Amino acid sequence: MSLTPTSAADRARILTEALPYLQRFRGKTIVIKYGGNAMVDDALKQGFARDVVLMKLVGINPVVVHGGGPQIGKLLERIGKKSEFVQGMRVTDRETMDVVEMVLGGLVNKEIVNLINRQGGKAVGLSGKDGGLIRANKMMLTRRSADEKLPPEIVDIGHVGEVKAIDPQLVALLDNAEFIPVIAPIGVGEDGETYNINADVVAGKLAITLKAEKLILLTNTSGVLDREGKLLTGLSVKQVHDLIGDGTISGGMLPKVNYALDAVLSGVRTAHIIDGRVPHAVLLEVFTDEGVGTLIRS
Ligand SMILES: Nc1ncnc2c1ncn2[C@@H]1O[C@H](COP(=O)(O)OP(=O)(O)O)[C@@H](O)[C@H]1O
Ligand SMILES: CC(=O)N[C@@H](CCC(=O)OP(=O)(O)O)C(=O)O
Repeated sequence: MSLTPTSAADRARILTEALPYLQRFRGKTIVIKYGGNAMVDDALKQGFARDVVLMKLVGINPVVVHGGGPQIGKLLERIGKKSEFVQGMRVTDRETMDVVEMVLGGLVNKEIVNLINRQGGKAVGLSGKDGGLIRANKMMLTRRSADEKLPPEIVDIGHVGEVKAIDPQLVALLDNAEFIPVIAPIGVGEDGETYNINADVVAGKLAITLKAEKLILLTNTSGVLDREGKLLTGLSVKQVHDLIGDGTISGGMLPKVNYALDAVLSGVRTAHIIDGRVPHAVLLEVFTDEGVGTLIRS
């Protein structure tokens, strides 16, 4: 294919636009959370895998944390179980926990590993159980009672964990040996109990532990939207609190925003909630001047 003079110039401009980003991010860690809702079609998935491989080749350390909520929901439906969420967290009984571990640690994890490897990368799939990577505690949620005078209710959502500690050793070992870690959000408790952890929580905590430069959360909206459905391109700490307080941010967006905020308040330079339905969204976010999605900074 021959290039017209303009398109050649455009391409050259786009390639050189990447230079400052290549210089800035070389040797740095970028944690990318690949949400189940962003894994929609084969072309998009291949594009995502290509972006990750490219990052690694230019000297960045991408660490992938994946979700798989819709995929878990489908399998649960097949065995006649309904999915139930409280504040964006799946209510997880024993049987659901088995399905979650099978889908996240097995099917979804290996699919992403395979996708990256087919693009020429060297991905290694891990769950939080491998190498003692993610230690978890049982998560308890609080819910405001209908009667304002009563104290908040404590809600037990079963085998759902919060991150107690992350041991970065294994991830560091893989990074240094040119491998790309692909992590399923499963944790292990002190008693050896398995915990289902929201992938946004794991991505946020991992970004803090690895002292990542950036946390990127890929989802199925163009970013955080206001009440009118308009994209909010940048959010401060106060704006986040206001939007949660007035109910503009709800459901699955709650853990994303909360843990993105936690990350930037704990040393991660920037967190981005971006649209995984846009081809090569990660590449555009990392290597171009074009702002995509919502930027959260401290
Ligand atoms: N203010 C908001 N802006 C954008 N999305 C929101 C907002 N509040 C709630 N959401 C919901 O959060 C969803 C994203 O979370 P989730 O479904 O858990 O995605 P993922 O699988 O990528 O983690 C959106 O599809 C949308 O339905
Ligand atoms: C506790 C909890 O909610 N765990 C999630 C884990 C998967 C996940 O986070 O997937 P997405 O990123 O695709 O939503 C779940 O069971 O759905």
